[in-house]
Amino acid sequence: MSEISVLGAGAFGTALAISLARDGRAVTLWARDPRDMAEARENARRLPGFTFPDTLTVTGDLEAATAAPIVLLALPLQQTAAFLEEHAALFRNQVLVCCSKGVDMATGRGPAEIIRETCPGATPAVLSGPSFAVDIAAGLPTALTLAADDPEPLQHALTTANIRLYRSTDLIGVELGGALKNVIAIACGIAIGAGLGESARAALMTRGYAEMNRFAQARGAQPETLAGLSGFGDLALTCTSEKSRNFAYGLALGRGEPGAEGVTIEGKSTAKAVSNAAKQAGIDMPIANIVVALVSGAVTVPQAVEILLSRPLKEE
Ligand SMILES: NC(=O)C1=CN([C@@H]2O[C@H](COP(=O)(O)OP(=O)(O)OC[C@H]3O[C@@H](n4cnc5c(N)ncnc54)[C@H](O)[C@@H]3O)[C@@H](O)[C@H]2O)C=CC1
Ligand SMILES: O=C(CO)COP(=O)(O)O
Repeated sequence: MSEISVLGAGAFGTALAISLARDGRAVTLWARDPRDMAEARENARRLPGFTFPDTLTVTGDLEAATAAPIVLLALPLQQTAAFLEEHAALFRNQVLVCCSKGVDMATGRGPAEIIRETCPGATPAVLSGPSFAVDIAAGLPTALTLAADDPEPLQHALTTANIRLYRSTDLIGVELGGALKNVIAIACGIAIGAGLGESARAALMTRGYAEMNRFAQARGAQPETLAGLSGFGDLALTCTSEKSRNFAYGLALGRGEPGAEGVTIEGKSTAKAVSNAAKQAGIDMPIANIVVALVSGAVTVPQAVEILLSRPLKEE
């Protein structure tokens, strides 16, 4: 039995499994259809070009994978609640580390609440911060935040040669930083794609950061957490790199092109979830609201600019 399993063999789950196994740990990577990966020792579909270390086992047997005491969840966030509900009997007492970034559109819940409600015997944890899957798989260095009620043992268990982990007990702050930055990254992509310029992007990042803080603090997050790797750190990465799928999607929208098909773009559903929740709670989220309107086609880019610039003038 592996000490660590990763559920979901997308780009990120595969990259984390590779990084953990490269250090010599026995790691199990669970996928719905593991056959090609097990034979090729590579995830040719989602993360081509990175050979699996010998200590990485690929399986389609969920019962065997969930026998590990530490289980990383790396499915798209919108699939996570249904997945845990369906297989709740298998999640009795493990530490469940959610590596997805988003807010559930149907219920407004983040990963920690989803885990607590669907798998009451399990211990929730959240891993988030600046980390493109290809960078992790290539062994390039980064630093991430790991949040749990008692994060220290887990911090040691999951630190790897190229992933330095900082610990936190602010689960809500860590998960919301990672979820909300995707919404701002879409807005920044649209601004660059539409030719609005780098000054507009910097303004969106800064006001977006203020908006992230307002929403997260209303849910009990600490402002220091938002200033850390999972908030500011990931915002900086995602809003400035075309490697980000959220940024690249915004870039296409801004250019008037369709976004890529079959790609996980968490910010689209998260924007809807947080925009709805913020309206109900009376929290001002102008950028999230405008991203929802732009994604649905309800407004054009020039209309969006007009709406944002004509808001009442206020203190910073
Ligand atoms: N790709 C990246 O660089 C990073 C991704 N993340 C986060 O990781 C999460 C997953 O993203 P990626 O791995 O990039 O996505 P991906 O699009 O590469 O892969 C998603 C995977 O989930 C699987 N999947 C979907 N629904 C499933 C279900 N019901 N049961 C089992 N498997 C299912 C798909 O078959 C696919 O293999 C997202 O929340 C993303 O924000 C976080 C940091 C970096
Ligand atoms: O979260 C990420 C980097 O930290 C990946 O961002 P994208 O999902 O936009 O590719």
